[in-house]
Amino acid sequence: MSLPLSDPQLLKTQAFINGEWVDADDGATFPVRNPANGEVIAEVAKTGTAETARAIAAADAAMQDWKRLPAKARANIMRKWFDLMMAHQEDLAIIMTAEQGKVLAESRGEVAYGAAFVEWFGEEAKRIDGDVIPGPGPDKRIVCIKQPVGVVAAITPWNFPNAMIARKAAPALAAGCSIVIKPATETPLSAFAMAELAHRAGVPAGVINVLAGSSSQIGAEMTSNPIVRKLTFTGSTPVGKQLEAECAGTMKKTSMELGGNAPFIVFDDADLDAAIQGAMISKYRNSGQTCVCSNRLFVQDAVYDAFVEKLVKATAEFNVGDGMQEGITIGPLVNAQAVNDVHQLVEASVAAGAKVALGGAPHDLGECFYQPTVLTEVTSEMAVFRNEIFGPVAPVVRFKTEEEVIAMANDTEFGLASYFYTRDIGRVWRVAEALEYGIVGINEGIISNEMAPFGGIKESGSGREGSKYGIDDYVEIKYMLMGGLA
Ligand SMILES: NC(=O)c1ccc[n+]([C@@H]2O[C@H](COP(=O)([O-])OP(=O)(O)OC[C@H]3O[C@@H](n4cnc5c(N)ncnc54)[C@H](O)[C@@H]3O)[C@@H](O)[C@H]2O)c1
Ligand SMILES: O=C[C@H](O)CS(=O)(=O)O
Repeated sequence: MSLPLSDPQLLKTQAFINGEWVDADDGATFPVRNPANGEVIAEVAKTGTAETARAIAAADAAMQDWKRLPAKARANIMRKWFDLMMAHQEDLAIIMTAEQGKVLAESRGEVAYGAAFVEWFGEEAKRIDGDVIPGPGPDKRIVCIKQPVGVVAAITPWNFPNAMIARKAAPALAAGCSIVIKPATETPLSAFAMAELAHRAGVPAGVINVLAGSSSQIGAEMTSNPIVRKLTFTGSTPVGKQLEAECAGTMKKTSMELGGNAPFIVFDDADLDAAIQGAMISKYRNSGQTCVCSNRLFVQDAVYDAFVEKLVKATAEFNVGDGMQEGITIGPLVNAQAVNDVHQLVEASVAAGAKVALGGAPHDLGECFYQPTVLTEVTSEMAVFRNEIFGPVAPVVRFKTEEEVIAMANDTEFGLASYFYTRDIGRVWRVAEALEYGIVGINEGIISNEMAPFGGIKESGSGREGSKYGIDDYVEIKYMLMGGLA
């Protein structure tokens, strides 16, 4: 399958190690398929342990000069990378839609979102300051400095194949680190294209390395190799727990951006039309395959029927199809297994008493498509309440009081994103402070940007990506105490 790229050189299928595009040592490859039609887009180098070890060694060598570059020099190179990503936004978006399935407009948006982290952290590079602290005696002074943590390993998911990489590589490079990236097997092409543009921007060989293939082999080398000083992971909570445990062997610094189970609460004083607008974007973005998707919609009794009627009407307006085609407003899921997983949750919940107000079954467009679905009369024991759905399914739960809905919203092991709609300022503060989540959207369904500290609590992970706080995960603080100064 050929893609309509203005710059075909952006479609890379080999591993990027030490500034070179290379095949797997044994020549093995794996197919990357378009979820909209099952066509093979490319055969990609299937790398493993040995290639990963070489990439880590190259990153270690390259970091010695990269960290000594003045911050402004690193910032200038990162600015060029940002400029190239935006200049090639359309090609990067086409590659993303082809391998991941999201509609082209969303892919364009993700490229800009990812590039924004490169821009932001290129600027932050120049603001990694230290402290001078009064010494414990007249002849003593203390100075704190921040130094790059070391070689970074990054493992990223398929649902945001550009932005989840930029959200890690940007602060790493800004801090003076080098990085070895393993993108998801389903979506490696976006990562390779980003590496090509970084190379063109002047990022030195070995500073960024990207390889795909055997997740277990690559991951095991990343978590066990002592040269790697930090692992940053975005993906499911079960895999995050495994990687965290593996990193303990060499006490690596870790950042974990994991699963979610976001509540979306509509109080009876809310602007219902605004709440519907927020629900539609926070629920159905990327066909419901985001970690911050509304996973449980809680609606207060007095407005329940009106909200459900509006939600069903808006959901029925989706035009399901190949995200590359004009006019399509929701695409396929990433693969057939994802459709099966979603349908199992729906079937189990209906068997437990949930009502199908719309959809409720796989779509006849193909094995990767699922009907946009609204379930009502959902309760807290049901599968769609307890599990991250990761598909276009909106479970609606009825509630009576503020206390009741806060208890239900917090009744999960996850703590990433949450949302609520009200126009009562007292309730805004009470509910925002009571919700056990890292992120709270108030009268807003889109909460992610490069200026905010994105991250979760509980089993949604640790660390923050973006904002002035985002650099902290990529530096070590050292203090020097000088004596004999009297
Ligand atoms: N918190 C966030 O910012 C965020 C963002 C996106 C996705 N997610 C979460 O990610 C999940 C969906 O993405 P996914 O299906 O790609 O998750 P996943 O955990 O299955 O895979 C994520 C990455 O880990 C790799 N991987 C899997 N097993 C591995 C192993 N044993 N060793 C090394 N690497 C391994 C995969 O190849 C992929 O690159 C959802 O739970 C979603 O909530 C979280
Ligand atoms: O899927 C998780 C992403 O972090 C979602 S967002 O694009 O950052 O909101």
